[in-house]
Amino acid sequence: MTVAQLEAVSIVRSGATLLDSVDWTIEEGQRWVVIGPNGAGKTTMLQVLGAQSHPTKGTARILGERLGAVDVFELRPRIGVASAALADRIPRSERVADVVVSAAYAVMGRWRENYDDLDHARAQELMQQLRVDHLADRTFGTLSEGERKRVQIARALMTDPELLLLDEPAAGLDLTGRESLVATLSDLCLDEFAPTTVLVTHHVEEIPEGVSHALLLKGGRVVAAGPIEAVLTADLLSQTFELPLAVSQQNGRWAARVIRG
Ligand SMILES: Nc1ncnc2c1ncn2[C@@H]1O[C@H](COP(=O)(O)OP(=O)(O)OP(=O)(O)O)[C@@H](O)[C@H]1O
Repeated sequence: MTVAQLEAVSIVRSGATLLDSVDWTIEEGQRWVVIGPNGAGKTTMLQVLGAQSHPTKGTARILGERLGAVDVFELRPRIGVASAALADRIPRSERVADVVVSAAYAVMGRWRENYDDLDHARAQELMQQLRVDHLADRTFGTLSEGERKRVQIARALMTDPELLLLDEPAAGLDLTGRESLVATLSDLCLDEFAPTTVLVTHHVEEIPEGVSHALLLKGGRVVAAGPIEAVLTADLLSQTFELPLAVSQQNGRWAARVIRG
């Protein structure tokens, strides 16, 4: 099944072209990373995939539905999103277990809602998978940045989404936090039952093992898209970041450094 298909998608805001004629097909089970410098349009791209933004031009089909012709309020619950913008909306006083379970009803804050045992069991399972079950009774505001990222991902998975979108999951983490989160994301990417995933990052070092495909974005345009080995080449990455880069891969992890002439 095709999970997302973008055809000649452009997004224009206040006269600025944020995405410029983007073609992209995401098939079920694929794990994509979107890489590009600041301002390349990565977050804008995730907003299209998350049915939060409509193309100004072109067509976007997400989970079989064409944006502009579908009720986005029915489509959005089928998509799990973890991003800094969403994290900002989580009340700091909310219990971690409630942050996760409340996603079952697509609400922020669990007041008014009744949750059944199945939801609580699912939330518990996800907190274990993301290794935050020991924090279940803490409030969100007391967590470290790395712990918050994990809780957000557990929350994003709570509705059993068909598509999981992660916007810079490792941003702001120290080396220990980054490596530990990347290891958890690797487990997720290598799990055949995990949803189709798209992860955005600036850094090739943050790509988890198990990511199968890459899309390079620069100035709103796709530089290259396809199987990761074919796309994360020194030549294409250098073009994307406008730097002479050397790229290496070891044990499923990637690294890039500038070549000094
Ligand atoms: N409403 C808007 N009007 C005009 N320009 C905008 C608007 N929203 C975003 N932009 C610009 O569009 C470009 C793409 O933004 P976007 O946030 O998608 O990039 P990004 O690749 O996610 O960047 P970063 O890595 O810095 O988060 C940026 O140059 C941004 O300033």
